Amino acid sequence: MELIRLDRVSLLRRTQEEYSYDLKKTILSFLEGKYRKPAKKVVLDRIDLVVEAGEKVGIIGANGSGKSTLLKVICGILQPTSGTVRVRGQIAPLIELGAGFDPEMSVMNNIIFYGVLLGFSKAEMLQRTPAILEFAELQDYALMPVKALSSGMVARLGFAIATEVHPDILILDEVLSVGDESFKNKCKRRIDKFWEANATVLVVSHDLGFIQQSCDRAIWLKKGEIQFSGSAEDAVKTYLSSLV
Ligand SMILES: Nc1ncnc2c1ncn2[C@@H]1O[C@H](COP(=O)(O)OP(=O)(O)OP(=O)(O)O)[C@@H](O)[C@H]1O
Repeated sequence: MELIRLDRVSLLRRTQEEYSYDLKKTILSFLEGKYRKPAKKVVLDRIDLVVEAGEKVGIIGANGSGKSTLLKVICGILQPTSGTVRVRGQIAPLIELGAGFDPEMSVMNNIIFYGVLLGFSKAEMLQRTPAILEFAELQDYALMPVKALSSGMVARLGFAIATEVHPDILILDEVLSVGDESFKNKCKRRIDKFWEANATVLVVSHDLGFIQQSCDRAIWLKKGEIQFSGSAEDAVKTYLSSLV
């Protein structure tokens, strides 16, 4: 069964020129008849991708090639400029862990709120809260506001929620770098369980050995374009041979 389908997805983003927008200069250039609209950068370029249930798909490529952006488009965090994205099932993004938390709200309320955003009921989230707090090792912080947690603790909480709710699709963006050594090992064991449980996983990683060992197939992104799509082994080989 097809869970994810992207048809000719492109995404343009703002450039440095646009970020350094200056009202005075813009008005002057208008008056002088020299105004031109700042160029946009193509971050994703006509991406076609289909992911079937149970597949583990790796995404590899150089820094800035569009890997995280592609995951964000699939999760609905970013809207494509053109093309269509279709996703079937509950999706748990492990991207920018904890970015959606409300810092003023308690840890417990954030767990419920985040779960509801992922599509679970409040009652279900209340039932899962103790296990989430336990995995994140934050039982003593349940009633504290999220702003009182360290950034590592926030990331642990994000990881614990997204993996405790057993999503249909798990999206991983270099998450194994979360927290301290002992927590990293715990995350790794939990991620292994998703592999054993036949979940659908999309993973971005610079760890090519991990991609080769753990994924059924992989895509190599270069400047926002799919340069190669095929077995994880071939993708890694082709990518590496382009670097020499
Ligand atoms: N908020 C933003 N505004 C404008 N451009 C952005 C923004 N976020 C990312 N970009 C640009 O989009 C491009 C792709 O970035 P992305 O984070 O998807 O790359 P990546 O392949 O995940 O890189 P890395 O391996 O370094 O994590 C880069 O050129 C980056 O500068």
